[in-house]
Amino acid sequence: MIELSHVSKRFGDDIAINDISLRVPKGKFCALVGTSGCGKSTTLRMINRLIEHSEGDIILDGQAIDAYDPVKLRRRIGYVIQHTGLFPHWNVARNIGLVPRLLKWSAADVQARVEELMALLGLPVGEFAHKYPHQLSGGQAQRVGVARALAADPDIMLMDEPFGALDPITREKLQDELAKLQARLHKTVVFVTHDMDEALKLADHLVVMREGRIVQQGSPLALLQQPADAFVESMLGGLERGLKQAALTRVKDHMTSLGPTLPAHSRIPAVFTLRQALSMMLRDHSDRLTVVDQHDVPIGELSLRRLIKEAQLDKGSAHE
Ligand SMILES: Nc1ncnc2c1ncn2[C@@H]1O[C@H](COP(=O)(O)OP(=O)(O)OP(=O)(O)O)[C@@H](O)[C@H]1O
Repeated sequence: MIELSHVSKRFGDDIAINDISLRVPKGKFCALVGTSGCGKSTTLRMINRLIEHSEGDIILDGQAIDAYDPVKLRRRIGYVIQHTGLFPHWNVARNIGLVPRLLKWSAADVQARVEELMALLGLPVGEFAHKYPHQLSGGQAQRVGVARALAADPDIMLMDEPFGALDPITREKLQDELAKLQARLHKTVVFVTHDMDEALKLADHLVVMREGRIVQQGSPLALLQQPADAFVESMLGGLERGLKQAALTRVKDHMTSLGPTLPAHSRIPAVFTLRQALSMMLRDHSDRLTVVDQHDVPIGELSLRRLIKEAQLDKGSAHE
């Protein structure tokens, strides 16, 4: 668990972080979002002591970070940055094995771990182990960066705009892969991004920052349902907020029981989202869908009217 309690950071007379408090339970994914210069990266770097905080407490697994040796602390925390930070004159395998080697693992253990991680990140050993960073695409290099951060199996991962420099398609693919990886590995993650859609897709806990302060934090759905002010609402996409909310809400949570009328022609699995339901209704020109379970057996229905109400698509934006 990571806990920040009334933390501030001053650079000379300037206050970059102003009294923030934040808790990331073990195994949860926290995204920090906000406009440029609001203090996201500083917050991240205070957690691994690349930057020392000025006031307040930062606690990792019950112990204040000041009590840890900074070098040892950084070795137990994975850190991924936008431009990978790979050593250009080291090949992929050597880059990934960096921290285990620093921790004095045996050569055989390092090699086994490197191969395991390359498989996990979709980098075939035969093809990539001996390549150098300049021979990789942006997406491949970023995968190597993630593999390197995971190498010593840290509980905590800090990720600073890891996909910021990638094209939209590669970026989406890596987001999906990260979501799958997280579902398997359950790391405690703090993830910095400019991209609200990326944050909504990945985070359990969303933190919106502005000028060194936290303006609002909570689950993505809670923020979409009730943004604290016009700034948070504009960060969440204003008029598109309803659609984003629909993308986080499952059909099964809003279907009604099967009515006496004949089931609707179009069927949707209960685990699909309300946004997918809306797309299906538009595609099929229908205002009603039959909801089916994993065996394609009808278990309920969803009407357009209900979908609009549940996703609050009828509310528009209070601040626009
Ligand atoms: N080493 C430093 N010395 C002085 N000021 C700094 C230093 N590092 C950051 N700052 C200032 O602290 C504030 C927060 O910067 P930070 O990099 O944390 O913002 P950010 O939200 O990550 O921005 P971006 O999204 O543009 O990367 C900025 O005003 C920045 O100029």
